[in-house]
Amino acid sequence: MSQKQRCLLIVEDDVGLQRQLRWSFEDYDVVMAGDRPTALALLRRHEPAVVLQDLGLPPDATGTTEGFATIAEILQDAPHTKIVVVTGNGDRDNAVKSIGCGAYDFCSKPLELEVLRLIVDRAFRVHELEAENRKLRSQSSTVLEGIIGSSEAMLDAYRLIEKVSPSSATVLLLGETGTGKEVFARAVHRLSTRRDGPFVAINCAAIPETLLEAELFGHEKGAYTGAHKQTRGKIELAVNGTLLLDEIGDMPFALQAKLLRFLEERVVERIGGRELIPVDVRIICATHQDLPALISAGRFREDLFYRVSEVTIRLPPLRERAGDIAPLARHFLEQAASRHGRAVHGFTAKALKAIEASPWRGNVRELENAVNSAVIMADGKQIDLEELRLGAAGGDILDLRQVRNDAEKRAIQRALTQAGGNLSHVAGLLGISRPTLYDLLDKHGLKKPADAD
Ligand SMILES: Nc1ncnc2c1ncn2[C@@H]1O[C@H](COP(=O)(O)OP(=O)(O)OP(=O)(O)O)[C@@H](O)[C@H]1O
Repeated sequence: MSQKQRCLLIVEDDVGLQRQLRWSFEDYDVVMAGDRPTALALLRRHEPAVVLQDLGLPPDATGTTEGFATIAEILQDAPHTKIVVVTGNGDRDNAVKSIGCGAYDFCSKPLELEVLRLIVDRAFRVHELEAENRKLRSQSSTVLEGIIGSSEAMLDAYRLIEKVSPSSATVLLLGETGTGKEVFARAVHRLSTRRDGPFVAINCAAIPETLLEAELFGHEKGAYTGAHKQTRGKIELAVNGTLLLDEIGDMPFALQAKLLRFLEERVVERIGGRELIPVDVRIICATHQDLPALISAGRFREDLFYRVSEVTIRLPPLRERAGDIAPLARHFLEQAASRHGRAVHGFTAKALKAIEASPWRGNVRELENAVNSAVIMADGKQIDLEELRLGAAGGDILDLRQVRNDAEKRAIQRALTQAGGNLSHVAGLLGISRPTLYDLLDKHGLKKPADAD
């Protein structure tokens, strides 16, 4: 963590509490303010990653107006700051309102310093991950623009595509429907030396078997009934660029042999043609299917599998990168609001909670569609739970055990993301012991973080 990232601004007017907090966070670089003007001056000078702020500040020390005004000004000046709000005893309404205003988390008085410590540590970790994500994006200029996600899984995927893109290796993108395989395929193209060439995509599942060969390899005039003129196939159209073979698992078995030949010899022969045309094309394949299972079932050629999977990138389903759900939802909200010219600025706390808890079986695409329609339907400035129609979008699951199981797994994944892999913190966040956490990680087949403390 850099020096700037270790800075914690505490905004608290009670001198006794100031002393206690300074002592509790002595391993951070603490700067202390007792009111809004001082807080803003220190914010500009030190650019703290995290602000721990009391809601009752002078001149309204018994109310909350000054506290909310401070949150608003901090976020206006430094929108990436994580604000942890300290609220009065049992004051849930103001806690929820703070989150709605953009605060990161809250803690109620009387302060349990251990809990507060966990929340603040986690805020620093999230801030650090987001900063790393922003850095990766700016390094790759506009290439990763529009790709949202700072979960470990996404950062791994960014690192991998940055490494493989400049080579000409064939990339296999695996992931459920809507996880962003095409988005990543385009990013690989933009990061490669072929970026000025064409990016061509073909969905092998969407084209009837009889037409797929001609679509891919092209045909000569008169090659078959209806072939009125010579037509180049998608492979030729992608020359000097990149060809995405989407849903490669659905490619007809007979055609797989021809594709393999092309991959080995890098020449195409149009249907009805006699000429072998050399082509320079980078191939990316994508599928939601389990290719080894298709191989066992005799539906996919093993030799083709090895040929297309020189580098494999797995995009995890959205339910396994819970920390990405809220940023994605906000991103789609901003996009949809500007596209439809609607003054919708955010989600109510209830709506956001439901979004994070939803299973999103259609992954990012389903989330995008749900937010898009909610923006159109929204009556107020914030999207409320009813406008999201999550039941309809997510498909109700009535099997209680599955619901519990899914919720348990999602909570653990969220805690893993938030605690940055520190297992003591993960256990603390979940309110369980470390041995129980180990059992649960095994039960759900979750990887233990490499940097386990
Ligand atoms: N990380 C992301 N950030 C922003 N938008 C994303 C991200 N991932 C996916 N999307 C959006 O979600 C939608 C689905 O993505 P995409 O088409 O790439 O998924 P896919 O895995 O190729 O789906 P399918 O298997 O159904 O073809 C697109 O509108 C895409 O822009």
